[in-house]
Amino acid sequence: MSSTAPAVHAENLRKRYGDKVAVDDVNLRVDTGTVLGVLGTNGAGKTTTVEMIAGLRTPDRGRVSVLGLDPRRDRAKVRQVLGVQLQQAYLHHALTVAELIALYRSFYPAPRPTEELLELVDLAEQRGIRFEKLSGGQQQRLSIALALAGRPRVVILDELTTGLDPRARRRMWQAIERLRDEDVTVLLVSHAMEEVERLCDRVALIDAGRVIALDTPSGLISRAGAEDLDGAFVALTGKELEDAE
Ligand SMILES: Nc1ncnc2c1ncn2[C@@H]1O[C@H](COP(=O)(O)OP(=O)(O)OP(=O)(O)O)[C@@H](O)[C@H]1O
Repeated sequence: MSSTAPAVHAENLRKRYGDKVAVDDVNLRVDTGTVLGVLGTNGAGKTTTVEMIAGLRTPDRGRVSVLGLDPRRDRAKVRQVLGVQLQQAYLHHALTVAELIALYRSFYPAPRPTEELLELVDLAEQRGIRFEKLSGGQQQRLSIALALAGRPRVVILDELTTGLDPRARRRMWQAIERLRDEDVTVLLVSHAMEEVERLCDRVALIDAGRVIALDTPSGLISRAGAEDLDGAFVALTGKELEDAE
């Protein structure tokens, strides 16, 4: 891969569920080390898009490359460089936090140390607790730790902080800032404007299955003639983000 190749490249992605076109010709180019926010109302096609990028869903049309690899054809290689935290985690409910972390670490040649993972998501005190006994927020934080276990170069996080309390949310933001310092490329699906404005270098606005704008947060704000990202979102999509939640 040349140094100018994007970390993630999605070209002309399309996905239909029955009659419903969920993703309609999405193009995304994400450079290495970029934290990209993927913003859109409920049902805009964000999850379907990132699932196709992760190789978890087959596009009807189009191509995806992650660090020059095809997520479906080169599945084993992509697993070594891509970390994915999706909205629903399917984890072994009877295993403890420490056991799940040990399991995930065993998949990788040079995993992040257990203590670092526990500290990153503030779960050190819960290490002996079974997954099924964790609160929803703790389960979510664990799924983020597991996504980071293999020191991925590209990370996909879908609804990173939805449902987390303010302390846990700040903790997750610090974790993302740390990934950025390590030059990790992050795709962050979010509804939280404050989060996107604070963390993201660039933002893809997705509406009705299409990328309608891709720019820096300040670029979007000035393009829309708005005062903040919230205002830019409304001006560019004609929709209120809160309306959809
Ligand atoms: N498995 C599925 N079968 C049928 N329709 C689906 C399926 N998954 C998603 N859809 C539909 O496709 C569209 C896009 O869904 P998607 O989950 O990608 O949107 P989203 O932007 O991630 O929404 P949210 O913010 O609610 O997570 C929606 O209209 C949704 O109802």
